[in-house]
Amino acid sequence: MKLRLLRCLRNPKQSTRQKEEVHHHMISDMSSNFKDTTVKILLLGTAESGKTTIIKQMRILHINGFTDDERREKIPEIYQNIHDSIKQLVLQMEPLGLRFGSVTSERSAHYILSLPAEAPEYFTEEYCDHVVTLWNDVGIRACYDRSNEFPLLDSAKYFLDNFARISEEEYIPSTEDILHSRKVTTGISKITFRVPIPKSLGGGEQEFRMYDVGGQRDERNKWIQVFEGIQAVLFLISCSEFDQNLREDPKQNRLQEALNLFRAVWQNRFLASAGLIVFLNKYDIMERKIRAGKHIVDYFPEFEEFSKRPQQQQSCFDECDWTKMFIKQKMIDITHEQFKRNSRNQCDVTYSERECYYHFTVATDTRCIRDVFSDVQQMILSENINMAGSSLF
Ligand SMILES: Nc1nc2c(ncn2[C@@H]2O[C@H](COP(=O)(O)OP(=O)(O)OP(=O)(O)O)[C@@H](O)[C@H]2O)c(=O)[nH]1
Ligand SMILES: [Mg+2]
Repeated sequence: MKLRLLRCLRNPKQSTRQKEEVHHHMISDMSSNFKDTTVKILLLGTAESGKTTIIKQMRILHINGFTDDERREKIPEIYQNIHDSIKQLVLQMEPLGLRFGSVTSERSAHYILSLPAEAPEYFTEEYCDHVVTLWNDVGIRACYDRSNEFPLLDSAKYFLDNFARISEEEYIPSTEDILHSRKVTTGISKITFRVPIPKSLGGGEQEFRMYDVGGQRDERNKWIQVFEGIQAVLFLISCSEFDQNLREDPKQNRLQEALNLFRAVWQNRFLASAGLIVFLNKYDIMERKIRAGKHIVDYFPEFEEFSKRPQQQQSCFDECDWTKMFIKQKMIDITHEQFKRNSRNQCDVTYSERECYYHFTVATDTRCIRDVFSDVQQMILSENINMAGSSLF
């Protein structure tokens, strides 16, 4: 049985009895030969779009989460996230023309800047006092409000708000802390897990293998190593990035980079038979930004025209909805573009019948990912059964 996902290949002439036969064939095939039916999913997207966070969620949802030892192993990463965040905020004060609210904060800033880039192994009382002073400083808060102008970890506020708990001696990272922690991915890693198949689809279990890659520009040449045998690409794009530029290239808008990358993935000939599912991620941060007075139109002027489209008005209630729809529409438009042959990795075809599926997600929210992934699973499993059907008749 060859698995090819998400292509609409249902046989309209198939009778109910035939469908049942196919269904049973598929189930016995699945249980008799697990290895052949492992569904391989590849996570793609620019840096910080949330790929590794999705892998962590799969672990929480399908492999019993993290043991106490594994949680303790995350402490250095979380300490580093805090250290990087506070250091970066202090460093950006001067270039942004901001002033500290007090002399005490200025002294704390000197202390933090005198430390090496690597986070301390233990947070001393002195270190903790300086971090708390700085995070409570009006100047630092003003700097944080302008953090779209320089690279800052998305979880900076989460960790600094939770600093008192994290700096305790007996600290063990919670699941939420692990989901918010950030370590750049280099190379390729994978996770394998089994999920129950719903009774309506025959019951039993299905094995999934998910591949995680690094999203920074210099990591992307490694992606091709895992294109072989991939049944579905899960492309993550961060909705909140519209007002930020790349770490790797400070002149390039992050959302624009993500859209360009999406085009390259959509048109890539090695992925032409894989299904494509898009997670429009970090919409929690996007909503926070818009409520704080940021507008996508300042970065994508075509938004103004888009928001006047009459057909959109029923489904869009406020600027957050419009912004979400605008980004989604940009992706839909890309899937309808004529292919311009400018790369040897591009498909030969100029028109593709492939469908692309979109979900708005918050990768740090386990409930959200559980619900979305359950939809994705169902779709993949039922498409597998349909494909088995079309190859039999
Ligand atoms: N608030 C919020 N934070 C998120 C969301 N998704 C991811 N993050 C955070 O964003 C940061 C980057 O996420 P990662 O999963 O490491 O991103 P990545 O795509 O693996 O990045 P690379 O490994 O560089 O390619 C982490 O600190 C996550 O906790 C989200 O939907 N909302
Ligand atoms: Mg990663």
